[in-house]
Formats: sequence, structure tokens, C-alpha cells
Amino acid sequence: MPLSSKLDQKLRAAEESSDDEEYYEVTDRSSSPSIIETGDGGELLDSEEEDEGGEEGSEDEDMSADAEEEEAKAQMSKVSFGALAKAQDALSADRKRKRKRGEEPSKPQEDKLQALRERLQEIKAAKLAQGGVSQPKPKAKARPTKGEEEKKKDEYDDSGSDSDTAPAARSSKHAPAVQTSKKAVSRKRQVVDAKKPKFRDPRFDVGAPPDENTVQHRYAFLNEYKQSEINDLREAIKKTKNEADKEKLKKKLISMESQMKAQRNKDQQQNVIREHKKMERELVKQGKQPFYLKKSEQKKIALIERFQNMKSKDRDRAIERRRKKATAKERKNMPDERHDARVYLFVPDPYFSKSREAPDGWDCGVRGMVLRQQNDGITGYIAVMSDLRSPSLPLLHPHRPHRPDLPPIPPRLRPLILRSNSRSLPHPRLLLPRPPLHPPRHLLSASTRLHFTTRTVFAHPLPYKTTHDLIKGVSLFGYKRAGIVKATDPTLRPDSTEFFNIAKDHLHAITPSRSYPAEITEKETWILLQTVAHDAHKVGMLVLRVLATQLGIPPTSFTRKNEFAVRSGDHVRLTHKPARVSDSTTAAIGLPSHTDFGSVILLFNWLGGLQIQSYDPSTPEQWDFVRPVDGTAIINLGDAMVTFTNGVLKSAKHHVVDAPGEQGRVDRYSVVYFVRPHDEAVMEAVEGFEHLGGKGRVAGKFEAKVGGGAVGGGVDEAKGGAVR
Ligand SMILES: O=C(O)CCC(=O)C(=O)O
Ligand SMILES: [Fe+2]
Repeated sequence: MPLSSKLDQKLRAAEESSDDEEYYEVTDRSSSPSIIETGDGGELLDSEEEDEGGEEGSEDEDMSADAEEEEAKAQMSKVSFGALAKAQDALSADRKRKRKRGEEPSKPQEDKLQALRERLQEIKAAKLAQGGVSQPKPKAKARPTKGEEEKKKDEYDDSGSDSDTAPAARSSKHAPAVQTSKKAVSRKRQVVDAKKPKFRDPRFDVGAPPDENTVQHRYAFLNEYKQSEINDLREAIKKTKNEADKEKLKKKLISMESQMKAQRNKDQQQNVIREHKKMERELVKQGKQPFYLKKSEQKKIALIERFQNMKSKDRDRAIERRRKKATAKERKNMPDERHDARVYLFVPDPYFSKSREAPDGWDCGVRGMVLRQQNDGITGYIAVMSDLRSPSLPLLHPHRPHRPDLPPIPPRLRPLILRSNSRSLPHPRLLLPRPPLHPPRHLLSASTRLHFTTRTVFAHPLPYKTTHDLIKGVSLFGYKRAGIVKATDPTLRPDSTEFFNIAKDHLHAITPSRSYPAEITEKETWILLQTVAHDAHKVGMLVLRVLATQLGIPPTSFTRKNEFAVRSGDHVRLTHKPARVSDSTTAAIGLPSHTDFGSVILLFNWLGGLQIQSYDPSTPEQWDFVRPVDGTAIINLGDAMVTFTNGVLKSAKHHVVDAPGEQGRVDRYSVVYFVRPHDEAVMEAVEGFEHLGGKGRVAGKFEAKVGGGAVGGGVDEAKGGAVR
């Protein structure tokens, strides 16, 4: 079929339809490749040339009707509407462009356009004259793709109008050229942005999280289900034979149990808050200021409650876990300064050694140690007295020569040392061992809290306290009342100090516990006691390692004789000495002079009263006060160290008297921890010390020679070995 007749059909279809859509269809087809790409329409110029040719043809009046029709068709096919429309588009676009730039269309273009218009009209007229050929409506001739304006323009063109309105801008070339008149134009205008209500579908939309407690309360029945599920799981585990399945079930059980546990803990904390609020409400009604618990306090109270409701084994395990966790955390967060903390080992000034008679074979003695708290840690200061004249001076080991160029003691520390040993160590120098030191952080605070919480235990009447008596020669643990006269004390005065010895083995369930007063076994106190035992032992081990290193022997030489987990006589001692009752020095003594049996003894006291015997040869009988320093523990070496080192290290002789001045007016309490060799440790000199002086000596012998006082023993009931 010739292209022209195709075109005719299309035009006719367009003519028959008044529908916009049909109109668009024609529009689309006119721009479809079937017309443009065939080349029939050709280039604009070609079309024009052809148009001209067509014009000539139409003027031939002698043609037969058929021939004329054929001719007209040929002309039509030559000058296609596509080409014409394209030409018009180009012109109008050109015009538009120019108009946009504010230019008027140029004369030749106007002429061309005019020529085209005339030509179109001529063709139309010829067609009308012929009568038989259907005519496309002018509307269809137009190329509506270029918009309504152009369509209108074409219509006006057909009617010879020159009206030329500016074409409306379209959002894109694909946007409809005309706006349908069928669509109602809204008269409403959005002036203010009104917020549309947003509707929520509770099935899918997650709103603000509901209050956790409310949810817990409402869904409390789930806990019952969970519990029954746990029971089912337990049953299933019992019945299941397949190991892999069993493992899976076990894992699930553990996870469910820990979920339940976490929930219980949360509930407990909530209870604490609730109870506290209730109490506070009451108090506020009475006119008190409200007091709110901090989160940490809430946790603490809940924790204490939890511990109280635990069985002792579970509690121990829980405590141990918490301690490990806390220690690991502490260690991780420890500033470098603390990583570098040092234990200073002091050796005396030569002045001292020159002026004092050294006992046979005994070269030096540890006089006492002071631990000082620094940046939450504890730095140990070990005061050592030594006789430099001795040919075998292990403290100045050949590998660790005493170097006078070592850094001086920091001035901050000097008063501390000089205060407690002002006579024996006037100008101490120091050797600097660098053991890894991670001192337990809670030791001092735990002992301080213990000091306050256990006052009540001594407030009981004597008959009650004596129901927990220690049994001399049988058990070292329990109560020792005041008023005991020690044969070892030269003054033979009765002592005024009562104390409770609480075994490390009882605290840490290494052996079954004996009975203690309720205030001691009360959970919070028991936990504090456990902390003191554990941490003080750790400090003791540190001191022993340092000493071994300084003595040039393997660092574990002493520690392996004092293992924490092995049954031993280690204990925490809580002491109480009433305030001064008389100024008479003969009435009573706090504690008579003695040395301690153990290896290392840590003393936490808050009032003066402890005295150590002077080593100053000019005042051999003089007692020097060891002034308590806040945040400080005083460390002594016990008789066991004398034995282990064959007398190279000494135990210091000490006693307790009324605190001087005002301090003497108040009751004195102290907390002591005795690190003692475990039950299986052989009480003999360690390697490297066997040949020093024959058999191992104990402090008593040392005392007898140096101080000229009574032979050891003192208040240590178990000296010589007690049955536990
Ligand atoms: O309480 C003190 O200061 C010392 C106690 C003491 O030396 C002891 O219990 O062995
Ligand atoms: Fe003591």
C-alpha cells in the first residue's frame, strides 16, 4: 500500500474521532518512524523542493480525473504531512528560540512559512474542488506534539490568523501536549502546610518503646511458661541419648536459665527502687528532704540482697567471679604509673651498722614495712635493717650491688619511712627491684569498712563472745578475751585487747568453718573478710617475691611455702582495745611484746598505739611508735621468715600500748592479716640459706640476742604449731 493511502487512513481515523486520546494517537503516529524514517518526508529542504514540484502538478487542469487523483496522491505522498509538520516544527522552534532571545523571526523564514501555509491551502482547495478525496481536518494536519499552542496556531493558520501566543512550557518532551478539559481544576490552594494525621498500623509500625516495667508486669505470665519450658528441657536432656542433641538442649537450657537469672536480677533492682521510694515517701511526709538512690547504689543494695539469699558455695563462686572480673578490668584500665609501681627495699645507712653490735651470723633484719596507697594502688615500702659489717650480706647480693648513685627516696616518701623508723633508718638508700606490682585495690577500703562494721561484734557481753572462744593449743580461730598475762612479757601486765581470729580456710571454704558471731558471718561482713584475706595474701606474696629477688634467690622461694589455696593458719584478726582507763603504765598493756609467727603480717590500724622496739644501740629498750598513716598498711615479717632465711631476715618485736594524747581516749580497733606458711610447708631454710648458720632460727632467739627481751611467743597462741 502506498504511503499516502496509509496516511489517508490515519488522517481519516483522526477525523472521525474527536477524542483526545485518538488525537494523541495520530500525534504519535505522525512522529513515528514509519513516516519519518522511510525518507518519504525527507529533510526539510527536500520536502520544500518536493512541495514546489507538487504545486506545479496541481496547476495542471487538463489532467483526467483519475490521473489527477493519482497526481494529487503522488503530490501528497511527496509532500507528506510529516514533512510539513516537521518543517513547521522547525520553524516554530526556531521562532520560539528567537523569541526567547527577544528576537523577531527573520524575514526569509517568515516568507518560507507563509509560502508553506499558502501551499497547504492550495492543496486543500484543490482537494475540495475534486470533492472525492476526503480531507483531513486542519486539526489533524497540525503536529500536536509540540503542544497546545502550536495546535492552536495551526488552527489559526488554517483560518489565516497570525495570532502567535507563547507556547506553554512542558515539564518534558514526553509530557502530554494538551491538558484535558475534562479534568476539573481545583480552586483550592495550599496556603499553610497542614499536617496530615499519620495513622499507625499496630501490626507493622513500631511506635515509642513501651515502659519496660509495664511490659514486664503485663507479660509476667511468660515467666511461668519459661520456667515450665526449662523443666521440660531438663527432662528432655535426661531422656535424650544422642550426644549432639543433648549438647544443643544443654546450650538452650543454659541460655534460658541465664535469661531468667538476668530477669530476676532486674526485678530485684526494681524492688530496691520500689522499697526505697516507699520509705522515702514516708520520710517526706514527716518533713524530710527526699533522697534518691544512685544507679550504682541501687545495684549495690540489690547485689547484697542477692548474696544474702545465696547458698554459701554459690556465694563464694559468685564473689570469686566478680573479683576476677573486677581485677581484670582494673588491670586493663590501670594507668602506666601504676604498672610501674615499685616496691622499694631500703637498706640502712652505714652509720647504723657501724655503731651496732651484730648478732652472730645475723646480718640484717627487716624492721618493718609500710604500704602506702597511691593512685588507688598500693606501693610497698619495705624498711630493712642490716649490718654491713657482716661478711655474708645477702641483701647486697653480688648481682645487685648497693649503688650509692641510685636515685634518692622521693621526698614525699621520706617522712613516712623516717617517722616509723626514725632511729633505725636515718638515711636510707634504696635498691630498686622491679617486680610486677598489681596491688589489690580494695584491700584498704575493705579493711576500713570492716573496721566500722565489726565494732558491733565486740559490743556483745563477754559470755556471748566466749561461746566462740579459740581453744589454746587446739584451734587458733575464734575469740580471745582481754586480761591474759603472757609469760613472755617482761612486765607481766594483763593485756587489754580482745580479738577474733577468722580463718582464711573458713572464709574461702578450704576447710569447714567453725562458729563465729552472727555479725561476722553476716553476709556483707563475710564478703569483706574474704576480700581482706584474699587481697592481703596477695600483697604478702608480693613482699615475699621482692625479698627473694633482693636476696638473689628464685622469686618463688618463699611464696611456694605460703600458698593461698592450701590449708594454713592464715587468718584475719579483728582487734579491740578499750580507750585508756588509767595513766598508770603498769595497769595494763594493749598487747604484750611479741613477734608474729607468720611470714608476712599486714596491719590496718587507724589509731596510734603500735610500737616497735628500737634497734638503736644507744637506746636498746626504747619503743618507737609506728604512726598510722591514712591509706597505709604496716607490714611486718614474722618468725617464719627467720626460719626460711636462717636468720637473715628478722621478725620485728612489737607491742600495743595506749595511743598517745587524744587518740588514747577512744577505743582502738585494728584489722590484721597473718600470712602463714601452709600446713605442708617444711619449716627450714630455703635453698641458698641452708649453710648460713646451721639450723633455722626463730624470732625469739633473735629477740633474746638483740633486744635482750623475752623470747618470742607473745600473743600468738599457735606458735609452735597449733592443731586446726
Ligand atoms: O593492733 C595492732 O596494732 C597490732 C596487733 C598485733 O600486733 C597482733 O595482733 O599481733
Ligand atoms: Fe603482732
